[in-house]
Amino acid sequence: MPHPTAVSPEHPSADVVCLGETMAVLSPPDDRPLADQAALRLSVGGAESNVACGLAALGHRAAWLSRVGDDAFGRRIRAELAARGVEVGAVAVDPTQPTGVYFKDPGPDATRPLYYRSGSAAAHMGPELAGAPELREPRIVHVSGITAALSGSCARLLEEIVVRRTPWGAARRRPLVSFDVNHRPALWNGRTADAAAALRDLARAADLVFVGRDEAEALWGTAHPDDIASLLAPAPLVVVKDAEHGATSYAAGEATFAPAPAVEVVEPVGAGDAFAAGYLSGVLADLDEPSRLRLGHLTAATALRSRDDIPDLSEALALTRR
Ligand SMILES: Nc1ncnc2c1ncn2[C@@H]1O[C@H](COP(=O)(O)OP(=O)(O)OP(=O)(O)O)[C@@H](O)[C@H]1O
Ligand SMILES: O=C(O)C(=O)C[C@H](O)[C@H](O)CO
Repeated sequence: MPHPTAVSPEHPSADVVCLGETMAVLSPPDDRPLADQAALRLSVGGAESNVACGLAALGHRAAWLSRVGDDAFGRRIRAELAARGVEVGAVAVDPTQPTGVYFKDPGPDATRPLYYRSGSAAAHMGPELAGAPELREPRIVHVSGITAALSGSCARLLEEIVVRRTPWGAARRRPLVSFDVNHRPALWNGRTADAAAALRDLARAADLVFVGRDEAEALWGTAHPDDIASLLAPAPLVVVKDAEHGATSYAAGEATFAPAPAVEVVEPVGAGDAFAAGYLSGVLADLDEPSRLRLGHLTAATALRSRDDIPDLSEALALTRR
């Protein structure tokens, strides 16, 4: 498999800008329920910055655009993402609102996070952020449906970027806008019909959509990958992920399927983000569809074997260099 693109020194901007909320994550060190734990591990997680970390680990210039509180969690998040090679210089520090936090609870609820993020610094992002100079030049801007659920102002920000494309005005060179549906029911407070409409409209307006077959079924009652791709037209590139079965991409009317490798899953959180990082790395390197999907599966497998939302992708990187 060819190597990913190298950093281009003459290009002042990151290859990819990922925009969204990142939280402090408190997780039990073993499989016992949260209620039985005496001590928790502190780490960092946010769907879009997980993607940025994956891309940085794969050798790309990735920047994260967001807002954190002026608190210990905000400092930890910026320091950790920077240590992972992500550019964090444009992240705003809000002196009045806290950084969001979430807890993991092992067992049947492992994929249902306990969020403490309502009114967070990131939830106060708004449409004015669409004017950030960092958004103008990258090759890819990556966002997700999580932001649509954080607040009205965050929903308007997504609309400026994905639907109106405000950051680029009449500029000829526009980045590819990548949108991961990332339906998080806990953030929509039972408003599934609102989530279905909002996430469908954003996906239709994006250049590249990542969606899980399970979330498409929950949102739109559509389970077959072909039907999901049709529902999201005119989005020109749609990737439908189907967990252990594989993933199908739809580009210019052509479907490409790549089976997922067998993996012993330790924890599924972050697999979709790692998949997106692998696939986007393939886009930056101009790989063909089967190779993009294979790279996505490889990076997702690394995330599935890790308890952290941000996996160490050095193993996946070593495999691509063979
Ligand atoms: N059991 C599994 N075995 C092998 N690979 C898997 C498994 N589950 C997930 N994957 C990998 O992770 C990718 C993403 O998984 P999934 O289809 O669950 O997407 P998702 O629901 O959007 O993810 P997320 O919940 O992280 O947002 C898959 O395309 C595949 O590469
Ligand atoms: O759930 C969220 O909003 C997060 O961003 C936390 C996790 O890192 C993310 O869901 C993983 O995809």
